[in-house]
Amino acid sequence: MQNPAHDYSQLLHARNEFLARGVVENGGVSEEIERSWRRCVENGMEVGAQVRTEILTRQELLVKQEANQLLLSQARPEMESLNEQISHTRSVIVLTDAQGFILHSQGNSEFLDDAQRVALIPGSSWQESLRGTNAIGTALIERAAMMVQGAEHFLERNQVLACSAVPILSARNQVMGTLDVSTDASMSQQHTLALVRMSAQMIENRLFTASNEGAYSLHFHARPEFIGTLWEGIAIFDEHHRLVALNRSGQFQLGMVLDDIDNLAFSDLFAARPETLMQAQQAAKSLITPLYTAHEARLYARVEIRQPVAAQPTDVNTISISKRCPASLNMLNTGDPRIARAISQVELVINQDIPILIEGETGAGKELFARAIHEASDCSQGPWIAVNCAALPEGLIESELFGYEEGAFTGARRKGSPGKLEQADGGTLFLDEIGDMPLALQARLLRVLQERSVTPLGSTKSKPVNFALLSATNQKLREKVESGEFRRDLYYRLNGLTITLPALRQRQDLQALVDTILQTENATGKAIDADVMELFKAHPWPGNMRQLHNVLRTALALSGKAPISMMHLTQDFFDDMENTGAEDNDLSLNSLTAEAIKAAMQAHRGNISAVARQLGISRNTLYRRMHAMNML
Ligand SMILES: Nc1ncnc2c1ncn2[C@@H]1O[C@H](COP(=O)(O)OP(=O)(O)OP(=O)(O)O)[C@@H](O)[C@H]1O
Repeated sequence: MQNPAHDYSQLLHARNEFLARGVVENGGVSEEIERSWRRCVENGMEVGAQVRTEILTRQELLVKQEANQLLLSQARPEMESLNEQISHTRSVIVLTDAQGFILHSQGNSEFLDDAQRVALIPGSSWQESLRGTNAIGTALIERAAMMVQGAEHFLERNQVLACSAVPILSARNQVMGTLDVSTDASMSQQHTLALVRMSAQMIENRLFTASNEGAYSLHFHARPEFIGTLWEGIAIFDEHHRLVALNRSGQFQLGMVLDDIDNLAFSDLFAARPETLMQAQQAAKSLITPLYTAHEARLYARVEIRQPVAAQPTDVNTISISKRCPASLNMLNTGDPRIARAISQVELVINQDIPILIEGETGAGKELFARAIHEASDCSQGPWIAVNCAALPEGLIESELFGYEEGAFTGARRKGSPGKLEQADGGTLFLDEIGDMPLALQARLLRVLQERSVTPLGSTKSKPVNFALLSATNQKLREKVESGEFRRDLYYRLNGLTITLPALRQRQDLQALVDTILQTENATGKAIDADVMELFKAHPWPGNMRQLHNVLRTALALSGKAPISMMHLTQDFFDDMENTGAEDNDLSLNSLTAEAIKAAMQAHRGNISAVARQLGISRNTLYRRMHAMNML
């Protein structure tokens, strides 16, 4: 556990020493903070760096929230009650997933400036690699409770915050996310971490109770009055009395660290037979009965027969949204001629067993387009199985795609598991980022596509499968074929028809896209200043639709009830323009004074295009210049 530096001047001294000489004197900061600072430096982060405002779009957030539904549903009530306890303080309570993305936040954020407020809304990421040392990201890496105050944050811009975060573990000891309380660095932090710890443990206990694993659970404690409270131990067993899961308090009470719970049985832990315990409980008509551990320590326990609940999707590499239809092909036809052409091409080949390859820059809307093709096809009643080929963990790719048989390899679930190809039977298989699939696997995939049957790992029998095939890439697949990085035969199998989605800067339907996004953000009709729309038209949009969605979402959060204006656009939005503004020479820029711009603006009544023309520079440069001179 960390040992927070109580003396702020000592902390500042330690920080200065570290930044100047790369060393931290003994006790200057905790080991966790020092390790984290080192990681930041190794990653090339600079203390004064601005953080890019990476906020998930509403749809991406919904997908994440759906994948973490169990965590969210169990955490919300605890967040409510934590909020009641600390509502008098200026604090924000935050729940993140295992990657540090905020799933839900509540509390009072008025003490923060705009940028910090945005950083604490759902969809923001607090990964350490992005935001430097911080309670959430660092707790996730250290797998430990973290309090990070003021100058312990690596980035200067985060030093206004004091945050306490605790990782939340699943019934199988895996990190599911974090619970965090963030507040003003000047506020007293006494007890905050302890409160967050208690709430996190409550959430873990709820997760245990709600998880659908095992046949029965044993709730135990050395003192009977503690059963049913935060401090109870919970052990879950399967129908063969093998231990499936053990919560933190249970591990503590039994003096164990869980590495491999597969090998433990009820009799390894307790000096009793579970059947006898259940009978005793029934006969005594009392819920709580005495019990001895295998080491003869006396406990009290209650057995609960478990009611299985529906399994929750938790897979981060594959997304399968069964019910929601995010868009239809028609809805995507918002006035751009290239999109209209792509849609009419798709309509000609749909339902004819012709694989479609969708190309386009990152964030151009390939997945949304693919999903719309599925919805328009005869397979729409069947499953939609999306596989992100770039994010599949190496070593698990084969079992993910092809599935495995019972006992195929150590660590495999005993009953075996169908792969994604089999799950897609009768529906659509969407291979996203196909350009990143390793060569060795390409050969196996090709065989499946040719033979339309899969052979799970460890099995000799193949199973027939039938699905519509869509794939997407932001790489030039043909070039990869020429350079030998992608199999030519697989390329032709995937590419019955290639659709190329235009980049956002090439599209002619910007206004319609903005309107659609406002609609999905429940902000239909929200006013946007004309000069913001002008700026949007001139922007290079390297992140395409995803970035536009991001920018609008942030602006909506910042603008409240007011129309969206320049001041609601973030620094990195302007930075993008900076990076593409090399076309104007320095001479014209240097002579460009605020007065000259003001005069031209007056002469042209604020018409940016006309002003830029008069000054002989691009609109991008003009905006950049005005932003630098605080004229926006
Ligand atoms: N036509 C559209 N209208 C509104 N929003 C859109 C549209 N197309 C895409 N988006 C939004 O942009 C985001 C990115 O879209 P999508 O994931 O489909 O892009 P992609 O090309 O598959 O990205 P990547 O290559 O990074 O995987 C999504 O959140 C989506 O909601």
